Amino acid sequence: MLVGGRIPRFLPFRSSSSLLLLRRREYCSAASSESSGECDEFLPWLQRKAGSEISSTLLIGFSKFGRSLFASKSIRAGDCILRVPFNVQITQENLPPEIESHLVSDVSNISRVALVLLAEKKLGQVDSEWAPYITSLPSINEMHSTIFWSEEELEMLRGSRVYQETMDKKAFIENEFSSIRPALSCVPQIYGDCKLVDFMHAYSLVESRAWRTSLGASLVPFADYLNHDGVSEAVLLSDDDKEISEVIADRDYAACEQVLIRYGKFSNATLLLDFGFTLQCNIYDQVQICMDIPLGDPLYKVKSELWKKYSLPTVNNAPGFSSSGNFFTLKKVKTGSKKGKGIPQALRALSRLLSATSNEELKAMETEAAENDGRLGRRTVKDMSKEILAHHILLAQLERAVHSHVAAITALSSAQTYNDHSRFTYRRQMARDVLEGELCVLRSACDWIKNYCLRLLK
Ligand SMILES: C[S@@+](CC[C@H](N)C(=O)[O-])C[C@H]1O[C@@H](n2cnc3c(N)ncnc32)[C@H](O)[C@@H]1O
Repeated sequence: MLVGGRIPRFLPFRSSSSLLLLRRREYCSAASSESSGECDEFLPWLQRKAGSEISSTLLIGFSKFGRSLFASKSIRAGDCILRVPFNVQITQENLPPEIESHLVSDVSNISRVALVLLAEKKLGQVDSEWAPYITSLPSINEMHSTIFWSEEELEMLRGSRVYQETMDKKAFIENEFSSIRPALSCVPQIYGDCKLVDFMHAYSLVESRAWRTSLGASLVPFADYLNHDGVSEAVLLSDDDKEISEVIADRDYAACEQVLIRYGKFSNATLLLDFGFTLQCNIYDQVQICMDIPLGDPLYKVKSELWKKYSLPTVNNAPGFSSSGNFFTLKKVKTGSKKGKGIPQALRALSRLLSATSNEELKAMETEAAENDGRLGRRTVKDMSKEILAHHILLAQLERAVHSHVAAITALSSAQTYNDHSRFTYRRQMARDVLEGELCVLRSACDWIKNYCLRLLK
């Protein structure tokens, strides 16, 4: 069995925080008052198409997360709550054959599935065999990934790396569209006048709802109405032998309760960029900081060479994403933790390198690396004052990031709305969630370093 994953950037897979858990009565009213009409038709339609039962315990309704799945009766932990056969999943294999031969080979899997959605959308209600599914998908106005934010809205996130990641992703999608455009123009009968904005919409739909299966990115109708809870243990599983994707309940659910699964262990920055939402308390929050050897350092050249030679790449970039400089990902450091888990060892190593003031020191670091595991600056410096200096350099860098996050959060209150006020307020709250989550991580790292230095002095 393959554990499925959502497709986004860091390959998908959320929280029993108060934000997510509506009280039971709210679920019931949401489920019963709105699960009528189009929603009631959807599951029978999909079951007919699949030729098998998909779920006997879930029904479609609406919650504040949009379309949602609710328990139609009580569910026990370990019950299989849905089973969607591969034959009703949308993958690149559903791409119209007419376009396949015109596509350049390096078009991404997500783009290919986006092209399937665009072709089906163009076929419309009458001719598309997927019409009930396609028409249920959110419109571009209902999507909140930062790739759809205005410049003014994005400005709220300038203090976070998600700002640059948004720019990178927009550039990547634009580039994909440029590669695809010639192929689209060969089959105008299928795609009509498809614009970049249509492609971005389709791309983001796939990215926010497809799962990784052995068939590549797969849209799994019905299962993709499940919303995310970062602490849920339930994920979508795929069984290649039986050719089905299924979800096993990780806990008991009372009738009418919303059923949630975990998309992945995602930070708010990732949730916002790839899915268009955030959590108020996200245990997977992290922050990326950039630390470089200052150009004005008299030992700049030697330090740069040593760093290049003895360090490993610090951040893995997904295809289509680029970064320069040394980026490090920090996670929340537990108060009282001895080892400072959450602060990358490589970041502490770079700080030790930065604290060196002579060629002799650098030579000694290089010898130590060669005599041990080949990595530079991984050990506590024997000279305590040097070890403290190295950590003070790091602390200063983190405190700068703390100050810029505090300033960015303060500025949110005075941020101006230029158009749709409710959408702006929603997005501002999400920007706040990202920045506050990152601030919390940064503060935990600062506290740990201060305590570490105090311990050294004892
Ligand atoms: C796979 S779909 C789930 C079904 C979706 N609610 C719908 O209306 O189609 C993922 C989308 O649901 C929404 N979503 C899922 N979990 C959420 C959560 N915990 N909080 C807010 N929105 C959530 C986001 O819009 C996300 O992009």
